[in-house]
Amino acid sequence: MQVALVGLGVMGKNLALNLIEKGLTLVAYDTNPDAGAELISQAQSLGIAERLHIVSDLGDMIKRLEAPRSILLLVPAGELVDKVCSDLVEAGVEKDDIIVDCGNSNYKDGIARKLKYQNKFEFATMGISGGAEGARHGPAMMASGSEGGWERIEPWFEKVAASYNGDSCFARVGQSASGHFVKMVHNGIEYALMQLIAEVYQLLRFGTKRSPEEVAAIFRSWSEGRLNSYLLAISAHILELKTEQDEALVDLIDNKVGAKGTGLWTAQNALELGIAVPSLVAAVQARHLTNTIDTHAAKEMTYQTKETDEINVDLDELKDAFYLASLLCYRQGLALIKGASRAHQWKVDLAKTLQTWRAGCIIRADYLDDIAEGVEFIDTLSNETKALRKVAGLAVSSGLAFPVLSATQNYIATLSTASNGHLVQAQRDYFGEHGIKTHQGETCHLTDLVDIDQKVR
Ligand SMILES: NC(=O)C1=CN([C@@H]2O[C@H](COP(=O)(O)OP(=O)(O)OC[C@H]3O[C@@H](n4cnc5c(N)ncnc54)[C@H](OP(=O)(O)O)[C@@H]3O)[C@@H](O)[C@H]2O)C=CC1
Ligand SMILES: O=C(CO)[C@H](O)[C@H](O)COP(=O)(O)O
Repeated sequence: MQVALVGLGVMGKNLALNLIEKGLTLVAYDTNPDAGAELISQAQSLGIAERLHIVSDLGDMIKRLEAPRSILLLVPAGELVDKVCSDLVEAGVEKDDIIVDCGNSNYKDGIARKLKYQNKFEFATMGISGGAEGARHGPAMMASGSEGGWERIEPWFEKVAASYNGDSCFARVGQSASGHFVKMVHNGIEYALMQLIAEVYQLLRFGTKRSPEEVAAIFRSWSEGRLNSYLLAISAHILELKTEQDEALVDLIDNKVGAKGTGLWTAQNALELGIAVPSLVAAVQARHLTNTIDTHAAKEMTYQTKETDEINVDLDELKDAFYLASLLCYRQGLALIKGASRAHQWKVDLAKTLQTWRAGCIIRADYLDDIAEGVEFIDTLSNETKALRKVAGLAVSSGLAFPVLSATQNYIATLSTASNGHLVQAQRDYFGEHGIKTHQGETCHLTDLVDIDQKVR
């Protein structure tokens, strides 16, 4: 089986080696000739170069491939994807060929491109996660899109993807561009988990005055139990790293955090769909807050540094709180996927989605089985629920910032304790006559229920 790959950067070159190793013949192209030369030399040192053909233009790529062709794109998301698609059309791509956009593209672009290219070739979408290591040895692959072309390449991707207990972490999760939506939400969860781990580190380091090494040891011990996850493991490793001068590596790194957009899109889509994902939104804004100094509103957003208080935290309670908060970040993401799937009629399969996250991806974690158990399982976690309340309260009392931890406690509390929505309903009707709904389901106005002599002016 032959496939072609356009874009040999961090993801492309590693996926290329993975594809060839699994037995595919690869025709690869990058605008940068050095990228092709580097790939050839890596393939040679692995003894697999006979199945790799680097081409210097897309016309040559098309000629080398037997029709119907399968072409993967791993170029930066945005206009470049359209540029490569148009170049491929010019180079001779045909109607039965499939082009799979494997980058972190916006799913809305994917939907538009499916329409735009429908008479030229099959446009399909697939989100890939796992960074360089995942691409090289087995990523998570969240695919979607057209039926015809996929049938040719699907059996190969099942081998190329990571596997968990013998099951592949490749899946066509749903229709249209839902693979990119699922990958986007994967990244939204990724942002929240990264920030949550950073907050637990913050609490231990600055709230309880532990060294980065001591925090790493706590993370390592947690990783030996049900909390084992890729992001916790890399965080422990990062916190252990020291310079030649015996300084913690993290102390050399600036606090401003960048982002490429998938977290922001997750938040935007959740707000547009009316699906609450406060932990995911808080993580995006936590990154924004690290960059306030570079914003136009910098002066209005810059305050003097304040002292914070030392706190005593029970490590078992912190562990339980962190476990529950992590589960809730995934549950929010899954609720968003489910809501979007219903709104767009994508028929996204949540079980398949979770299967793609079992291994290879950045948010893989041993507790995915617990997440799959759903809200009913979370409701049984009474010790963890108490621990999350207590730890969130303690954390806030230190004076330090815990946006995701607090948002997550507020999320579960909002959904599982007495609501205050009745007063907000009343306020809306009081000033704007927007109507209220009573416990009996009746829609009316405040004045239908009580006499109001004179309203506040
Ligand atoms: N890095 C990661 O961990 C992950 C990235 N992704 C997504 O995968 C995609 C690729 O990411 P990544 O590999 O990191 O990006 P890189 O920037 O490392 O690689 C992109 C490659 O595409 C090449 N390129 C640019 N324009 C063209 C063109 N017109 N034709 C052919 N090749 C071109 C670039 O060449 P040049 O350098 O000369 O511009 C570069 O080699 C992105 O959408 C990204 O968001 C998804 C999951 C994880
Ligand atoms: O998709 C990824 C991992 O799953 C990429 O690493 C992505 O770039 C991470 O997002 P950001 O750059 O916004 O932090």
